[in-house]
Amino acid sequence: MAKSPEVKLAVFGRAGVGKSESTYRHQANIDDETVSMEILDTAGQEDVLQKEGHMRWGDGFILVYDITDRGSFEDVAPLKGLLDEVKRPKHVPLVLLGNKADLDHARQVATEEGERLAADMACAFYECSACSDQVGTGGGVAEAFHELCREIRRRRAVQGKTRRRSSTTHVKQAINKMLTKISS
Ligand SMILES: Nc1nc2c(ncn2[C@@H]2O[C@H](COP(=O)(O)OP(=O)(O)OP(=O)(O)O)[C@@H](O)[C@H]2O)c(=O)[nH]1
Repeated sequence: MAKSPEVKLAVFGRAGVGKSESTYRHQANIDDETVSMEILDTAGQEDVLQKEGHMRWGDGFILVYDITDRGSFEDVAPLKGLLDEVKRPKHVPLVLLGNKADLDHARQVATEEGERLAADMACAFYECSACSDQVGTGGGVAEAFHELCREIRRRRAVQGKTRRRSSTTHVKQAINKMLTKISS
């Protein structure tokens, strides 16, 4: 049986935004393929060195804020900045998640602000409620994880093609060199 692809996902965000609640599923069927996710729920309080280590580890990232906590939203851009410093090339697979959408009466961050930030970071955006998403129904949180896995898969496919193309190029160059030597 084919080994299911594995992706390493790290979830970042200020303490209390609901990261733990967001990390309930470890294996999922995405577009008819079973994907194993190793999900790292980072602690909101970790220092820069720990964050950098976790950023180097991950294939894809979920940046979570709490729609009722503006400060947690303001933490997102610096996190993305750190990701850009740590990961080369830049623009890693990323999803922005506005959690606690069930608490609309206490909202401090408008949906449009989340959409705008996601557009700036060139990533997908979801508002959801980790608490009220029912496990197994594929609510907003699950959809965010799935989209991140799809993005990782798309990029792996492109990287695979690039690698194949470049090795073909190397073979062609070697043959050309040999032919040049023979004819000279
Ligand atoms: N109303 C509501 N509460 C939520 C939601 N998600 C999480 N919570 C609550 O928010 C609190 C913090 O959630 P955690 O998942 O522990 O937060 P965290 O981001 O993992 O926090 P750290 O581990 O300290 O970084 C808990 O009391 C959760 O029950 C949500 O979608 N809606």
